[in-house]
Amino acid sequence: MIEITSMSKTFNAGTTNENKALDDVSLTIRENEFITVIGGNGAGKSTLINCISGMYKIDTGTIQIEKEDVTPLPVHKRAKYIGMVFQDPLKGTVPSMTIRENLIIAYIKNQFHGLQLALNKKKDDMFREKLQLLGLGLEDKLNYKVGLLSGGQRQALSLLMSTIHIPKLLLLDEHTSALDPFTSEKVLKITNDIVTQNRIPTIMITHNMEHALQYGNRTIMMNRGKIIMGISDEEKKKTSVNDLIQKFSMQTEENAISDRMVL
Ligand SMILES: Nc1ncnc2c1ncn2[C@@H]1O[C@H](COP(=O)(O)OP(=O)(O)OP(=O)(O)O)[C@@H](O)[C@H]1O
Repeated sequence: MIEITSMSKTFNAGTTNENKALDDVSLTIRENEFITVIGGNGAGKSTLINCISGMYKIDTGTIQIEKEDVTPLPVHKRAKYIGMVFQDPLKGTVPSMTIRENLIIAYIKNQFHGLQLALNKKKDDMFREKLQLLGLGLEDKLNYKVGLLSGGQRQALSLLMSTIHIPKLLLLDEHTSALDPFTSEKVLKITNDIVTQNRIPTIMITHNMEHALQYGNRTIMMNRGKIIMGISDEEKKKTSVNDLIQKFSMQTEENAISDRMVL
């Protein structure tokens, strides 16, 4: 279980550009929970996952992963527990290296035995087996330079690399938004298979309301650095995209009214 308690993050504190991007956010992610996150531009979605991953240092609050307080750990130490796939297909892989070399880097991450030990036939078989599950024909291309792959293939590979050792938490920041609709669907389906088969607690940010409802077993909505609404698995099944847009408009309007009252 992952427990986030009262997490806040302000950018440019004490300056005229001060911006409270996360405002006292608490969130529990249970084993097997796949949470989709929606919200308008600047709502704080990426800041939420960047704070969880350790990319941004938080001002207040705690992050516990299976009862271990990881709040003081820097990003590279948290990487032992957390897998992450970014929006940009160029970010998660090394283009000048082959698929095999990229997978080896992911495989030896946080492990003491080095490259030598990782380079053997058994590993190749394991890599091929995992690549085959993606259904993209990459299992025959271990020697291909990753820079030659399409955006969708690279995102699928990033996903595989992030989950080659099952992480305690997987963070997906709009990881299909740079892909064409067909490829995006394909990568989402692969994501769903990997996440559900391995029961990986997951947070996925998306701007696509249909995907937010279709995937995962809980949806949360963010606005102005706060989680303003949660939709359970049961509710998701009964909610349409139009319902979701309506709920979002109502909630953001309520927030705007209460902000005006405070002012
Ligand atoms: N590194 C940063 N430095 C300063 N301000 C930042 C930084 N990162 C984010 N912000 C600000 O924090 C707020 C929340 O940004 P964030 O990227 O988390 O929103 P988001 O919900 O992911 O938006 P989008 O859907 O547009 O990606 C925004 O006002 C943004 O300008």
